[in-house]
Amino acid sequence: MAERRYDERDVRIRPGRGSRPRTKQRPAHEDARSAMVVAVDRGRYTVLVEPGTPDETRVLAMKARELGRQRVVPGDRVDVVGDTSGGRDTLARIVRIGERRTVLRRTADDTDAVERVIVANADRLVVVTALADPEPRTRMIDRCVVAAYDAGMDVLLALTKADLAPPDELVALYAPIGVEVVVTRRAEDPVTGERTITGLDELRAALDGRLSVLVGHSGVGKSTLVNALVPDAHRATGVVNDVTGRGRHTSTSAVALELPGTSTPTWVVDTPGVRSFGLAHVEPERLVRAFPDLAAVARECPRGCTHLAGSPDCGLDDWVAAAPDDVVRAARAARVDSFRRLLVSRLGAPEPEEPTR
Ligand SMILES: Nc1nc2c(ncn2[C@@H]2O[C@H](COP(=O)(O)OP(=O)(O)OP(=O)(O)O)[C@@H](O)[C@H]2O)c(=O)[nH]1
Ligand SMILES: [Zn+2]
Repeated sequence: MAERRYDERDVRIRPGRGSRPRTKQRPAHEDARSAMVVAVDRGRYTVLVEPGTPDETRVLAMKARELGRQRVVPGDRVDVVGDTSGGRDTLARIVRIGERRTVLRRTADDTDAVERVIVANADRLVVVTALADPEPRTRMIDRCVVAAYDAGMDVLLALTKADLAPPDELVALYAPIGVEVVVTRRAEDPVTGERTITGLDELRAALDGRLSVLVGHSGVGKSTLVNALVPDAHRATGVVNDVTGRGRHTSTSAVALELPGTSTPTWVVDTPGVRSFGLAHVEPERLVRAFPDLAAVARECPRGCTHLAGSPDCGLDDWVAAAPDDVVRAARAARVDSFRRLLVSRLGAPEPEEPTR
């Protein structure tokens, strides 16, 4: 490690913990202000200083050298120093990254051999799926559920285009694993002919006070939802794209957008270009933790049990068989089947990326 010059700022006396001078690991930066990262673009970070307060300021920042190769992603809580006025041509410095509550990883792909964190501290993964045009793909939904549960997030299934097909089948498929569902549809005013999306209030309520990440395949209506929720979303993402010169369909950088008109700070992260998540690192034992009832049962399984259908003496089968009546048995069987479907989805290859338009 390179030798550093020692100065007074390196020593901090901690009251109440003895008077042993302590060489700190990180710079003190006592004047640092806390901020949330909302966008990342070629080494420039858009952060909101003191988010959700009257002093909230949008500031452009760079990463301080001492952070080295540590990545900073949207949703990260950071400390910034330097010029945090947010004025034109100012550049602040990110000096600390807060501990992350959750981390969502993008899958490794042709251009990048490693799974990278794309969003930090998100609470929910919102899987936007059209009920028709394009047809829903349950395998893709399953993989999203696995990624979210592994990341420590919960899942909201946003079913769009209910004016084209009914949601019942999908609702029934995901209810046993505790996935919340909202349904939206397009309606046309018979008098004015004006087209509106209904179900937005339910969606807003499901997002309220959270940081949510929206994913969905091209054409499912994700932009329609984002634009309805955040009317100036285009402008916000446009800023990023002016800088990169990259089109929205090829950009893979996630952008956090604040929902207007909510009582508690509410954020959605749009993930253009992100179609699948890294699951290679997901252990079955981590996934089962998202299902406390199954986790309790699986503890009795033989060592190394895969919990998949047909695995010898798997406790999940005994649990279904031991149900007190047919109704409970059916519910348990549905839950075990769903869990096993998720386990299997983790093993397969990700869905092929769609060609970018
Ligand atoms: N019938 C119907 N069509 C909808 C609905 N929501 C969106 N659409 C249409 O579906 C098409 C795709 O919507 P977008 O919002 O652009 O979809 P997207 O998921 O953002 O797709 P990309 O922009 O390609 O990433 C558009 O023609 C929309 O008008 C809906 O609820 N019902
Ligand atoms: Zn088992």
